[in-house]
Amino acid sequence: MDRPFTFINSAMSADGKISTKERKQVRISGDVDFDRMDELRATSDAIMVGIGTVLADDPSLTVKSEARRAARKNKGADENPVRIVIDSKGRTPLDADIFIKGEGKRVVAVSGSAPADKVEELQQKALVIRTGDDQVDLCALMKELNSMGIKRLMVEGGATLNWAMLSNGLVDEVYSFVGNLLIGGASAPTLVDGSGFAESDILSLELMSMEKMDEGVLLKWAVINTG
Ligand SMILES: NC(=O)c1ccc[n+]([C@@H]2O[C@H](COP(=O)([O-])OP(=O)(O)OC[C@H]3O[C@@H](n4cnc5c(N)ncnc54)[C@H](O)[C@@H]3O)[C@@H](O)[C@H]2O)c1
Ligand SMILES: Nc1nc(=O)c(N)c(NC[C@H](O)[C@H](O)[C@H](O)COP(=O)(O)O)[nH]1
Repeated sequence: MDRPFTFINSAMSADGKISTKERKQVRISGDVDFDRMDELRATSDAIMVGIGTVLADDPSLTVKSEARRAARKNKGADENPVRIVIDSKGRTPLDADIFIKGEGKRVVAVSGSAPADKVEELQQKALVIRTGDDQVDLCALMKELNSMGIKRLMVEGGATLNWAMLSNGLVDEVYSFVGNLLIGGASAPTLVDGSGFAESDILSLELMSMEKMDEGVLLKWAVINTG
């Protein structure tokens, strides 16, 4: 396989929403699930999010546990995994938390449609990888990440990036915490948005495990027939 082993980790409401219709973040996970997510971050080579998530949530994507950061350091790695933003048009704010908080490498993946002056500014903060004309070419990007030594990649959403990764056959497993709340709203982001699969292309999953966690349930799925 010339791409990293890749999993999506997400938290959704009982009706499948990952935030409100205003794209406002909701606390879906309990403490146990957040700690599990931290462990996943600490054991990944890189974490990837879409620009929509950066603009909506301004996440830092750092490992929160000091002990886990120290364990990474002991193994000769940076305290935090490589933080990657999928940002076709180079819209990542230069003061985003992803740049300000925590040590470690950052990658901003842009396309040919990103303005040259913004790309230059982003290059002061991150390694900028350019693929695709109008949108990031995720398949080409994954090959490049693999050749950089990224073998285990965590995708933390949002809805559009999840769709783009899944529909390009780039995801091996999906971990979904289902919380005890209903968010509603036809336009609220779900675990997988985008344009949706044609009936003949719908992805099949194999249930790997289910576990009661906090006030919800953690479902782990393997994606069948990834590329
Ligand atoms: N509950 C959770 O686990 C969780 C996790 C992450 C985000 N979220 C929520 O998700 C929402 C953001 O999701 P979203 O769908 O708006 O944005 P997103 O984070 O999925 O980013 C999507 C953007 O990525 C860009 N992009 C670049 N190249 C692309 C490509 N090849 N294919 C597709 N997109 C490409 C596009 O500009 C697109 O608009 C926020 O409300 C956030 O709070 C929830
Ligand atoms: N696992 C999870 N459970 C939730 O209940 C929730 N709202 C998110 N939302 C994901 C979102 O992208 C967050 O913004 C980052 O998880 C924040 O990451 P930081 O703390 O800034 O490192 N994720």
